[in-house]
Amino acid sequence: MTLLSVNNISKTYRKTKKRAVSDVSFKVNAGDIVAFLGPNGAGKTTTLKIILNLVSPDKGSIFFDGKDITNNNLFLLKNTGVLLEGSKNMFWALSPMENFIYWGGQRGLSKKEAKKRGEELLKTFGLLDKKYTSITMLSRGMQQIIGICCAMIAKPRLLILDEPTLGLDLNATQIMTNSLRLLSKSGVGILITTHQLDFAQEVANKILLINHGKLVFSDSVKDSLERLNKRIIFEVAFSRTLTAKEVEKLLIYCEELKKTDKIYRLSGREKTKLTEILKMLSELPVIKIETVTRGLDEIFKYYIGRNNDD
Ligand SMILES: Nc1ncnc2c1ncn2[C@@H]1O[C@H](COP(=O)(O)OP(=O)(O)OP(=O)(O)O)[C@@H](O)[C@H]1O
Repeated sequence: MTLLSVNNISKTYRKTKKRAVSDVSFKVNAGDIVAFLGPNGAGKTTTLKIILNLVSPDKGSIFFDGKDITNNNLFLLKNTGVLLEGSKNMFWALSPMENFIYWGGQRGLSKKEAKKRGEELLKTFGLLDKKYTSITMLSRGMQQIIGICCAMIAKPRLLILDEPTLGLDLNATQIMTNSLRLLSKSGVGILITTHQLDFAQEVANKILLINHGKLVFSDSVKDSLERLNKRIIFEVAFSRTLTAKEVEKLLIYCEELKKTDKIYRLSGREKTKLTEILKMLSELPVIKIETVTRGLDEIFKYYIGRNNDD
């Protein structure tokens, strides 16, 4: 069931005349975790702001549950949990519990309901002992998690998280991954922007890749990884530089993807059997061989042309 439908949205900021988003369309279904990826300035935040009616699109529409909500943030506020720009959606001098009571109240929860839900969330994230500690006294990662708890307080059907793992250590990121999975299993649709490709690959079932305001890639994570890893890829280290004849032999069975002196990254040619490759390698001075599994970073590099975070 489609929860959120973004239809052909475009936005040019008047001040800078910069086309931030250009004809972007995608859907978030109930239970989806969609990772929205792209380099700095690609148009992710602008897209989220258009969805949340904080910025008006020049063109296009936003549908929630089949209803046009392009100019209706009340409907969205009721059904959506949002965390924009890290952990700034809280009263910092107050404790997590006081924040939950306030933000739950804004979403129609009684004090009792907000406390109960808040406790459940703190337990999930392993932060129950911090329920009465002022937010300012918590670590950056903890503050980030409390921000997400505030966004989740009224059990929203759609959760929009801008960089949810910013400032989180490995353990907190893993807790976040597990919690988002649990939420998606209960039917919540989740849209996340992130620069952390390994987190995206681990948590999401769909990815969207945006560059210069345009959606350049959109697919299920499983299908794209299966396609990427269809052919066997491996890295072989040789004890010496290969002769031209040996390289020629190698390239009968394998395609060269990368080479650094005595190390070759190779992929088996189509229809070549693994046994043929192994036989050929057994006649060469191999000292190390490793299979390579390709991840979302390869898709990112292919479509964006450089690594993220630069
Ligand atoms: N309020 C604004 N006024 C003018 N230009 C803006 C405004 N907000 C964003 N932009 C420009 O629009 C483009 C898209 O920015 P946006 O913040 O949507 O990208 P982003 O993908 O979220 O980037 P980041 O990963 O750095 O957060 C950028 O060129 C940015 O400079």
